[in-house]
Amino acid sequence: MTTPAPIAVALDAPDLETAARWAGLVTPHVSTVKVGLELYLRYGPDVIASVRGASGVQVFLDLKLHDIPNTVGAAARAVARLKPTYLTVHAAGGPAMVRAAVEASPGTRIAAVTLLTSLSEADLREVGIQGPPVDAARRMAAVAVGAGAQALVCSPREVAAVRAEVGPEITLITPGVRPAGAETQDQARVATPEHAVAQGADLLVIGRPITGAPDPGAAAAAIAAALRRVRPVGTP
Ligand SMILES: O=c1ccn([C@@H]2O[C@H](COP(=O)(O)O)[C@@H](O)[C@H]2O)c(=O)[nH]1
Repeated sequence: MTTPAPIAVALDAPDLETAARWAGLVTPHVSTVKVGLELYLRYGPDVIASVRGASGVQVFLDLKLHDIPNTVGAAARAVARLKPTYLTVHAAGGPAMVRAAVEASPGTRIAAVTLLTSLSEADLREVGIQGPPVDAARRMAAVAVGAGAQALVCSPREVAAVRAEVGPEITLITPGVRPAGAETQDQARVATPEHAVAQGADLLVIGRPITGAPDPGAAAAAIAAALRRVRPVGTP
């Protein structure tokens, strides 16, 4: 039995049965499953127990909270009883908002999303974020960590720079991961799983390349094996 790989499989499924089936297939190979807006808004808190099952897999609740501090703090308190390992907020909500989430979630690591991986440099310019995405990602990271965030979500292309900004104690989580040759779909700032780990990512979020495969369990196992070749289990 090998140690589960540092992968959070995004269970972006249209129904609970599919999500629970995917979770069952991938949990022998990965450390974490991720519940996002699609499942949570359709099924509510019960979805967490359904995907957690009896396996003890970590659950990452990706709600990307973004509102005034009072509202985000209350929302974070409302889901604290579900005991997710991670809960996401948008760093762009500012330091008081991130701090409100942290203070409301003693048993959960607040992960601040720096810049969505679906945004290209041109998209970012259009919404007023000038310059290379890595500069904005570093700024967002510094603000969120200064406000108490224990984890950050960033592109694998920016993970080394974000690490240099925030140091070794912060968990860096990278969506926008695509095996070599896979379609990027709606992701823009992407890299391979091997690149993400080599650049210092602690946890890779991977959805469709696994859940869209004919055998999600085998797809997860193959990516996990590729990661072990880059960073054998137990190495820092
Ligand atoms: O910047 C971000 C933040 C979160 N996500 C989420 O990760 C998964 C990625 O799924 P794929 O199928 O591997 O594209 C998805 O649930 C997003 O909501 C992100 O992609 N980028």
